[in-house]
Amino acid sequence: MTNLPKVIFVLGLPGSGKGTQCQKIVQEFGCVHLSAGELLRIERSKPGSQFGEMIEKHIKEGTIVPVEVTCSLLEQSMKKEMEADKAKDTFLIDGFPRNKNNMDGWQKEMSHKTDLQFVLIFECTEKECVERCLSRGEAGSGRTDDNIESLQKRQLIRTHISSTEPIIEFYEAKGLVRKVNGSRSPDEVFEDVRKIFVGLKKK
Ligand SMILES: Nc1ncnc2c1ncn2[C@@H]1O[C@H](COP(=O)(O)OP(=O)(O)OP(=O)(O)O)[C@@H](O)[C@H]1O
Ligand SMILES: Nc1ccn([C@H]2C[C@H](O)[C@@H](COP(=O)(O)O)O2)c(=O)n1
Ligand SMILES: [Mg+2]
Repeated sequence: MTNLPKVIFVLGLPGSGKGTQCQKIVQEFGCVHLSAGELLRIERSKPGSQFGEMIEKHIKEGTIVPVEVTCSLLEQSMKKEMEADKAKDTFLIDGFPRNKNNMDGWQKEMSHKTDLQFVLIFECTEKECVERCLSRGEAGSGRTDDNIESLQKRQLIRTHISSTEPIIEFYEAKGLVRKVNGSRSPDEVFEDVRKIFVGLKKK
């Protein structure tokens, strides 16, 4: 039994449905959803942020922001949520860790302050993910990376695979990976997600 906040990392290609499924998990299981990308977009838009320009550059070029910034945004958000409501002790950390720098930074700063439950991975074909990101852009997401130029120019998908795959292997060796087929309707995907969360036992 530990009183440390519980953490679930949520990974998958851009457009694989991480945000969509996290919303459903929040509704049914009351976890807190923290998207690393969303926190970075918010920080980028803050007037006078010392990191705004650097974050924008990384988002535009499809590279990953140094972990010190992302990890600190995640920790601040977790603290804020727990201060507002002590019952909020389970965090879905979406889009993190994305590379070795993310993982090493988390291990150093946060692993002893949190209790990692498992790593949830949405598997979806590259073609489907690209189509979904494009549709999301057409539907008015406002994201500067939801267009074919960004997806192709930045080789977003390929970069993602090469940098995240070793992270997945690391957690797989620890028996912490839970993979879900994300190439179905959101409700069908959630049927499988639900089974994993129902099995989330208190330690
Ligand atoms: N199972 C699904 N079937 C069809 N469309 C989906 C499904 N899940 C999500 N979508 C749609 O695909 C788009 C991308 O989904 P979402 O934002 O959840 O992905 P994501 O993994 O969070 O992407 P990113 O990493 O870019 O933030 C959204 O427009 C969403 O409505
Ligand atoms: N761990 C992370 C997560 C995200 N980013 C940056 C770079 C991504 O292209 C962008 C959007 O992320 P998404 O919302 O698609 O998960 O945010 C990062 O640098 N580090
Ligand atoms: Mg998302």
